[in-house]
Amino acid sequence: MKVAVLGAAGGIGQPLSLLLKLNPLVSHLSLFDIVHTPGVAADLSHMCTPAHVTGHMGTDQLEACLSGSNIVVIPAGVPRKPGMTRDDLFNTNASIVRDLVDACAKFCPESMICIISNPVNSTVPIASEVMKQRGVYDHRRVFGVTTLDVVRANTFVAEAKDRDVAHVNVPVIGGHSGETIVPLLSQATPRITFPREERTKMIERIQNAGTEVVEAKAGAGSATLSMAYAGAKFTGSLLDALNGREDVVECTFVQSDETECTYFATPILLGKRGIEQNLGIGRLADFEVSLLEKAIPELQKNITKGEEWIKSNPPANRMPPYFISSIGKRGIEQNLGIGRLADFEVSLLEKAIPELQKNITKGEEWIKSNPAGQ
Ligand SMILES: NC(=O)C1=CN([C@@H]2O[C@H](COP(=O)(O)OP(=O)(O)OC[C@H]3O[C@@H](n4cnc5c(N)ncnc54)[C@H](O)[C@@H]3O)[C@@H](O)[C@H]2O)C=CC1
Ligand SMILES: O=C([O-])CC(=O)C(=O)O
Repeated sequence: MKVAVLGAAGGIGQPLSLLLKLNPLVSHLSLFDIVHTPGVAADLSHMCTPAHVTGHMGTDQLEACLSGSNIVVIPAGVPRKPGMTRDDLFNTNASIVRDLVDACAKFCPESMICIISNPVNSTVPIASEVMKQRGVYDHRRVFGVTTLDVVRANTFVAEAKDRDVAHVNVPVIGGHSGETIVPLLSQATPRITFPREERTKMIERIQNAGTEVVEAKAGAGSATLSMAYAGAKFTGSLLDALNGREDVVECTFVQSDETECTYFATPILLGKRGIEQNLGIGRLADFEVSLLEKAIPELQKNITKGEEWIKSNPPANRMPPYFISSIGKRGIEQNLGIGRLADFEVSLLEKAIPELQKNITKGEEWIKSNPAGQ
């Protein structure tokens, strides 16, 4: 399978690409960034694992990077510095995600799209809206990667209870920032209980773990290595599911009907078409109901922010149909052209043109032999 990484030369992109190069299900690892990709690709290509590696740099190489991709993973964009929230990244990362997903809509509209770029609570709705605007949206194929929250919850709980982390699983639902991250300790397997105060501390640590890393890195970025691990874990699960495994479950932030929030992370059964089944929230303990009540309004605010932004900032060259020509005092002021078309729109156009020209010619021929005033 072909896996593309967009933002492949970055702090997450490089170790993520390294881990994907180790996955035997990857036959082609296609790396894109606006800088340094040829070097990263040359370096990784010397590893004696099956994946063929190609490097692509600059937007004119997006087509080569993306065409035929089964999965696209997007860790492109700026990371936090101490004192920033994930939402502070919105202004820079929203347009990066919009443009990269727009390229996916054009060059690999059927691929699975996995968004790592923050703020995930807003960038995932932006990705979906771009796919909708291009007419190629399928909610089963757009994922926000929240695996790191589960990875952290498993690690912290296993450490606290002296368990083998390989056998600990803590679902984490909701979104991916602060209080929108809702760890479900009551659903941990094996069953684990905490005294109330310890439980509160554990939940807060999981919710603030990203900030813990941002502060420890003291200005040099946010989690990259653990995120690469989490990103490779999620992509690996998706690869397994695409390859026919029928028992693959990951918590991931997707379009959802589980709560009032239009996107929400829950355990998802993955399959050949992407989301096979949303396994839902399950039974919550009372303290988790309160966490959820706090999470929902903030999460929906983040989602709506992304959806509103993309309405007024659509991908380049997309004119709403009523702008096909701008009408000025002299009538047509300027023909604004067709703009960039999705592949299915090119086919529509190919069908339309001969029929339309036939109708035009019919009028022109008729008036030649039936001129006015005779
Ligand atoms: N979902 C999650 O759990 C996590 C998300 N993140 C987010 O991942 C993103 C990336 O983080 P890092 O890798 O640490 O940042 P970084 O700055 O080290 O790397 C980002 C890469 O994106 C590239 N890039 C920028 N604009 C691009 C474009 N238009 N097309 C392609 N590539 C482009 C840059 O050249 C750079 O190589 C950040 O937004 C960060 O907040 C980070 C950790 C966890
Ligand atoms: O905290 C950040 O900015 C990066 C991130 O999403 C995480 O580590 O969970």
